[in-house]
Amino acid sequence: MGGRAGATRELIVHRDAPLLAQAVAARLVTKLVDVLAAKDHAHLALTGGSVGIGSLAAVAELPARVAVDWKRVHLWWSDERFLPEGDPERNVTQARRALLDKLELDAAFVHAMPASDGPDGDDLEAAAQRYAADLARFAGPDSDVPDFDVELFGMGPDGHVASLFPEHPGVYEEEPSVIAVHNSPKPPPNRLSFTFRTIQSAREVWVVAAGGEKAAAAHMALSGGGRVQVPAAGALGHVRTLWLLDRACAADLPPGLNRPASP
Ligand SMILES: O=C1O[C@H](COP(=O)(O)O)[C@@H](O)[C@H](O)[C@H]1O
Repeated sequence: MGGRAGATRELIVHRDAPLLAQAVAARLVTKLVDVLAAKDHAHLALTGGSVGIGSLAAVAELPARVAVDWKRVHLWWSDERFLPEGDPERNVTQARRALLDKLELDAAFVHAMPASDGPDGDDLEAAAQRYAADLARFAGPDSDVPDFDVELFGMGPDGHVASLFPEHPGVYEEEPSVIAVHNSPKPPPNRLSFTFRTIQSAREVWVVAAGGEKAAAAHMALSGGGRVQVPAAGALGHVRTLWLLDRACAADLPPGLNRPASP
């Protein structure tokens, strides 16, 4: 499968959404064990959405999760719904309930995106700059963002990833690492999001999606669609890009791309 220079796009298809979430969870735990065996800290960017949160819930059920030294994992979010702290629609709230509250984490390494009642109030631009500054504090050499080991992305039926929506202004942003998203086509209207530049800085990008309503977007993204029309096409890691789908989401893909992995 094609990708930008240095990246390959691999596809693995699981039977259904619950099995997909379990497979993503197992893969994530193994990846973090490997990363932490090689260096002091891991940087992981989480996503919201059905499979994203479902995968975190599956990690919580996985006995092998205790093999990860979670205190050495930096958790970031690739997008957030700009709502008050604790709002059930916030990606971080859902992540806490699904998994984070059950882990021994270093609170200083849990980098939630600002809330609308946070230090910048409802100033979305200031919140984006605040998060960009937090990313920069942990940046790798020659970068303004951490050296992400993995960034996870759900995908919407319209092909959006993070809060980058088709033809929406965010897909044209290159300079900042994080942007304020106004008038999001999907509620809530105010959001924060990584830009493509920050997405593509990751070593590994994993796109996780399930359901027949996303089959057309998966087909477009994996068959040469452009990232302006189908932002998931721009979800590329510089070492590896992995698409983890269920059968319904992979239903429209050309047979050559489709590699079933689950019985
Ligand atoms: O709003 C969002 O949607 C996407 C996809 O969500 P899904 O429920 O269709 O899987 C998600 O990845 C993103 O983080 C979230 O803010």
